[in-house]
Amino acid sequence: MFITFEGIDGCGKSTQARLLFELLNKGGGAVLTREPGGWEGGGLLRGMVLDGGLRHPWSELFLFMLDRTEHAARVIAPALAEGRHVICERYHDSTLAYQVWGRGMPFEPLRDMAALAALPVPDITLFFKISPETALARVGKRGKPDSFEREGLAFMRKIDEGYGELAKLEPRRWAVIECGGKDPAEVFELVKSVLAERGVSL
Ligand SMILES: Nc1ncnc2c1ncn2[C@@H]1O[C@H](COP(=O)(O)OP(=O)(O)OP(=O)(O)O)[C@@H](O)[C@H]1O
Ligand SMILES: Cc1cn([C@H]2C[C@H](O)[C@@H](COP(=O)(O)O)O2)c(=O)[nH]c1=O
Repeated sequence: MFITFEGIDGCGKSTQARLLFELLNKGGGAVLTREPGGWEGGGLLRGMVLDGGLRHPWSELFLFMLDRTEHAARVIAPALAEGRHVICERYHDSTLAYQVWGRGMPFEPLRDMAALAALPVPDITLFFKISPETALARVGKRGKPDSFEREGLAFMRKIDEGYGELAKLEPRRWAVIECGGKDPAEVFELVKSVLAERGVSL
């Protein structure tokens, strides 16, 4: 299964992805990866985009698409071909939430890029929903914020709205995980319940 984890900065995706990986990787049956940067050479792209050095929204988009096509070719597709689960923190839906709702770029062309590039399609997308206020408070407790985290609350509210709309467009693929007021273990119980309902043997 190709399972993607989505949500605003600080929603808890990485925490949950690590828990699921530990559960599914018995016998090496899973791969844990992320975007941007989840492939050899991807670290350079990650640094470029998160340092805030790009000046044009299309530059940012092309960088994320370059990262994704290489990540898909080198990591995602081979793992799926071997019959392994792929757990991926952020994927094409992050481009739609952040570059469309966040940056105001056009939805249809950016949506269609995934099919044009013949990117693997996720089987399940988990949206970790939490208030932007709570998420940014968590981000604030960590180190230096990246260029997106520095955009602030109004930007994150737009991203959150975008995820909500994306989830409505494809309810069979998406599952909204309500994280408010729950500790990581409680959120993970929701994750396991959703995956079991969708036929993932845990
Ligand atoms: N359910 C939770 N309750 C309270 N704190 C949490 C919870 N889940 C994660 N955290 C904490 O919130 C912070 C962000 O968590 P995490 O890195 O998993 O989020 P993320 O969505 O991957 O963030 P980013 O997109 O910025 O990488 C971390 O300090 C983590 O320990
Ligand atoms: C894949 C992808 C990511 N982004 C943004 C979203 C986040 O703010 C950063 C990645 O940071 P994280 O700590 O790894 O979550 O990049 C984006 O704008 N578009 C994308 O396609």
